[in-house]
Amino acid sequence: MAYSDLPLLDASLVDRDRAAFIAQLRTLLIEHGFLYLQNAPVPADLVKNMTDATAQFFALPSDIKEACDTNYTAHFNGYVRRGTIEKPTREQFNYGADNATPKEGSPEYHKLHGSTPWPDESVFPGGRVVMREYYKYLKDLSLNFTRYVAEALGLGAMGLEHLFEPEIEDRQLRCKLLRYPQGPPSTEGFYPHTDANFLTYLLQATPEPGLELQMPTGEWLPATAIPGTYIVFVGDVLEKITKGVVKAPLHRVLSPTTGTRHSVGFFQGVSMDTRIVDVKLDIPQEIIDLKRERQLRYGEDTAKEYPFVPNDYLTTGQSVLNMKLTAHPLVAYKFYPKLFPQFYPDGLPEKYARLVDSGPSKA
Ligand SMILES: O=C(O)CCC(=O)C(=O)O
Ligand SMILES: [Fe+2]
Repeated sequence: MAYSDLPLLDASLVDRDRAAFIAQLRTLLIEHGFLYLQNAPVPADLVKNMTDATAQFFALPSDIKEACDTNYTAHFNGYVRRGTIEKPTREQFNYGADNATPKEGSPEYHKLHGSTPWPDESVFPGGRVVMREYYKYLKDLSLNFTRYVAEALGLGAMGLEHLFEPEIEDRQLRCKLLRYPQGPPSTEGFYPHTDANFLTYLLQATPEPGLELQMPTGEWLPATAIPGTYIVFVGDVLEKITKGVVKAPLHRVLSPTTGTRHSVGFFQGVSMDTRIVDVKLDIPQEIIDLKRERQLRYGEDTAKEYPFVPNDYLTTGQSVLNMKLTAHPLVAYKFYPKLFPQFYPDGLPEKYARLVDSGPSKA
């Protein structure tokens, strides 16, 4: 894809010509399922500070990062070392809303909404403040963008609001800092996948290449880091509830062959209590027709019906928790004892057993 063909959307157009902005968004979502968002209302100096804070976090000594290990809390926030989840080479740090507390007496999966083990201010001065500020701006961006997407789908600006927690502080929003170290050519930094959530807003914080998207032809094309932009990805949930009007693009990350690559993902999910089978959207026929035009143009299967699969009958909270428990045996063992035997009928895998008593145990 040449630079001139990039699916680029100018966020500032919405204030000048909302109809034109929505029309462009509709085309990009339906045609590509991703876009580069330019001029998003996030201050440039905040993005710079966030980029610096990301590098500073990963440069902390291992023992400090490991004190924030995701295995020490029930909420899947915190530090994830290299090679722990399905062997990607990347390191990560995940954080969610401040003061997130699971509701009393609610289903186990509500524990997904909980606190973050932050590095202490004395070792990471100012870092947390910057990361919180970035979260606040991305949260607002995601709230507005959801309304634009609803309009682009012909549902009216508020046409998707019922999918989300009514209280903004309860929404399923996660920020993920990522570090991909240098590797030999073709080293997989993160395997090919579609994002499982609703929408993702990705900041490529360093110029090092690595992110690639699969085109309808099957070809992998690099998604160059363009300063001042976010890549917005449609996720599986949005694809499913629109029955393929918009599609979640397959993407992967190759490790850089020189330098280190940093990125910051902001992941927006629907309410933990939403079930895909219950979502009914009244997308106008003229928009469904655009899907058919795309399918014909790209040789997609026009008969694809999106039948419900077993996960679609679960709440999204339950299906996210199932995925996380599979990836994090120690967290399952320590914090989800009722669910643990279901996932690990033979007990805790040996390599985790010796870690059971390590680290602070703050639930
Ligand atoms: O780091 C990137 O550029 C992409 C990361 C990604 O696709 C993901 O974490 O889902
Ligand atoms: Fe992704």
